[in-house]
Amino acid sequence: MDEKKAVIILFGGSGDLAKRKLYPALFQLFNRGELQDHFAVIGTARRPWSDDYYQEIVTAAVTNLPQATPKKVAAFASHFYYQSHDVTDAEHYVTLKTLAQKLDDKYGVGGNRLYYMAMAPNFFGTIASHLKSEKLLTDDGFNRLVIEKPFGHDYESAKTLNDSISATFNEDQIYRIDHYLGKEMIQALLALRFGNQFFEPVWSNKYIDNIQVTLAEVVGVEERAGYYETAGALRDMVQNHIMQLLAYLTMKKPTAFTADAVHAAKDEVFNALHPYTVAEASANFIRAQYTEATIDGKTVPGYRQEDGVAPDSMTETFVAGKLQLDMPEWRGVPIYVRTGKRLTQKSTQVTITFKPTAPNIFAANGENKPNQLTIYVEPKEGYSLQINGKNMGQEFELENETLSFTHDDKSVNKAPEAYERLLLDALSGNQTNFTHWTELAQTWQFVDVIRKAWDQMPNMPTYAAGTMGPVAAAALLEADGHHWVFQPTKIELAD
Ligand SMILES: NC(=O)C1=CN([C@@H]2O[C@H](COP(=O)(O)OP(=O)(O)OC[C@H]3O[C@@H](n4cnc5c(N)ncnc54)[C@H](OP(=O)(O)O)[C@@H]3O)[C@@H](O)[C@H]2O)C=CC1
Ligand SMILES: O=C1O[C@H](COP(=O)(O)O)[C@@H](O)[C@H](O)[C@H]1O
Repeated sequence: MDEKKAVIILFGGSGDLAKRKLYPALFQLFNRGELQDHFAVIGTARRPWSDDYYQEIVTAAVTNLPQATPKKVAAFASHFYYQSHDVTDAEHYVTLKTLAQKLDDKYGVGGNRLYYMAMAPNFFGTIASHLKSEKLLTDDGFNRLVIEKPFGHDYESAKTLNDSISATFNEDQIYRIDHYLGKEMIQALLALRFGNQFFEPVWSNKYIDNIQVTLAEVVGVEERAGYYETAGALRDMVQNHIMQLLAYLTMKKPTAFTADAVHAAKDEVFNALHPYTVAEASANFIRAQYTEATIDGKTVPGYRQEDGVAPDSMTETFVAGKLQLDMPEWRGVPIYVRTGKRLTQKSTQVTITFKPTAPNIFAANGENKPNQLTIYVEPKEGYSLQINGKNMGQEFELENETLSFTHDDKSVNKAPEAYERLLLDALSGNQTNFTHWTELAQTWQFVDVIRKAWDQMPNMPTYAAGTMGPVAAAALLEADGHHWVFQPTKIELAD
């Protein structure tokens, strides 16, 4: 295995994302030998930490991982250095540049730099411009920028941000994170769709009746009200994760399994997103906010009662909507999506409902149900396919049967976590699982119209915590003669 060589400069080294996701992901890469001797991480933030203290923070973040022996953790943590740094202060970049060069020499990384922006997005542009003005980019080796979400707040702000980072980095140096693209079962969609003779030919409006995507969460806003109040479910989950999932579900087979070809196939989908007028957006997208509920004797606060949330907040915690694609292959197939916090169960899943076989001469007795393929992304990871079989017995009666496959816990635990996969991709120069500007431009423009429609509505509909959203979410499908296939009843409680 070729070990990856780089000085990784992490802006936001003391932050929540770094501790919960990035240090564990880097440790797994170290454990797998993807990172060995030729790497160093410079964590930056304003607080005045020492290297020793920073290494303690990193150690604490990885020490409970299954493969973490004290020896391995100590070897890993020894590659971490801390630089107190205010991203708005140009002089601090001079110190940072000197440290990066020193570590480059010490670890022999050949000029490779990975700049990871794990900070509030309002700083992304400032950091990129200082990296240029203070000449941190190296002449030898690669210079790659990994940028966290949210990428903008709407199309205009996303464009401004993109213009500012593009003044320093070319598109082929920019790695915009959408962690859903790093998930195993999202990757598996490509294998399923394009690796099976019996799915590829039926994957269009000729055979598919409707598509449903659910990204349901049990947790509430947690400690992120400051961010969430400015975002809401539409910007937090639909513009990015749901749109990326939609592209993988509907894009044509890429001409090759390369970043360029996959992005071209995705672009075609986003270009075909049927644009809504404001009035159409109000009819096709609904929002709501969770209210207090008592579940198993435990009272769950409503969104407006959460810490950091305005008592009259108009931020939606639930979205359901219908999308359509203006592509010959998908015309007439509604794509229903929904996502929300404090729903009944944590589950990310997709159901493809096929058109029923008609007429079915064998269905005189029993119901001729449509075939349904469900892809379970999380927490269960697998597939199920509903088929019509024959009931056992003398009579000829149709029976709905399920073919199913679930990855076992051992395989799931062994698989790389999303950030682990994406960090390795960025270190390897593989942009396939990152988003391109063109995709973001299209998806923001689509979402902005929905936002505009909602901003004109004075009322915020509600749903009780622990349910699957407001009645209007069901009504959206009922109007088309459909219903949500995934209707969990057993309520999970967040910790
Ligand atoms: N946390 C999560 O689960 C997720 C986060 N993200 C994204 O990741 C990014 C980071 O989020 P998160 O880790 O939660 O944020 P935090 O608020 O936990 O961390 C922010 C970091 O920025 C540093 N910082 C703030 N101001 C400055 C400054 N002027 N100069 C230098 N450093 C500064 C802080 O340290 P100090 O105060 O010492 O300067 C801290 O290290 C955001 O874009 C977020 O949207 C995305 C998905 C999930
Ligand atoms: O990006 C985000 O995703 C998480 C949900 O991610 P998952 O991997 O747990 O499905 C969501 O909680 C968060 O609000 C959002 O910013």
